[in-house]
Amino acid sequence: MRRESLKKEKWLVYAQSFSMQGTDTTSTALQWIMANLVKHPRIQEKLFEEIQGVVDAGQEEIREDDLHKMPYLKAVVLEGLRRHPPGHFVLPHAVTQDTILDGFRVPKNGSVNFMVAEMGWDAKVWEDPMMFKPERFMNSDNSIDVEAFDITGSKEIKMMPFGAGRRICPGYGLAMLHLEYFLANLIWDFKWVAVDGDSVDLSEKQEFTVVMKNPLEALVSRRERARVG
Ligand code: HEM
Repeated sequence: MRRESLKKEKWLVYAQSFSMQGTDTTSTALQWIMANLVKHPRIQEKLFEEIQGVVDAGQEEIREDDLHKMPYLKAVVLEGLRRHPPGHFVLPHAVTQDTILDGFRVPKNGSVNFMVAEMGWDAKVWEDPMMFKPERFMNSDNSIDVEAFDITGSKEIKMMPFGAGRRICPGYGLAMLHLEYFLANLIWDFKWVAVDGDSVDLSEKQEFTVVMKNPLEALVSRRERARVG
């Protein structure tokens, strides 16, 4: 690989690109997931019980090491990304030569994009696609179903919230870690309840990412856990 030193301007572009692509997308994904956990208290409790089974009651913070022992946590994050991908398209790509794609001719340099959200909502691929069901990513023995969550799309593409192939989001590992970490800690410390019965509105609005049209409102109370010491 050819090494070249990066000029200040290039570093700035990279830094800006990473912070823009990284913060909005992750916080949007987290808000959608929390909205679904408020809407579905049973799923929130199941996640809390999983965390309870892994860490001591007195432990203040869920740490990175703990996350690997929580398959349901990962399933909740994946279901959030399938049902509410922050970007409904990837960045524009282009073909380098005249190409036939599914019977359509795309001329050289023609722009190509992918309907990320529609893929995750395809009823031919996903059962009850509009329902929030983290269990779809789990095996009956409570492990994560590796076939269902090939998030990089290296074997087959059933959903691609981070894109796929050479231009896949370079931050996807960090994003998954952040989402699992924040989600686990938010549920471990607090109980989240809908303000008005079960009326969480999942309408969408297109901004830089696809956000909640009516941002989540919830009653948040500290969980009563037996504290050690
Ligand atoms: C839930 C969180 C995230 C989602 C859903 C997401 C999704 C995506 C998608 C769909 C693309 C376009 C891929 C393509 O065009 O094929 C992308 C590109 C990118 N993402 Fe992310 N991303 C997330 C978090 C992050 C984070 C945390 C970082 C950095 C720390 C990051 C940095 C980038 C960069 C720099 C690109 C442009 C890559 C290129 O031009 O080839 N993203 N992301």
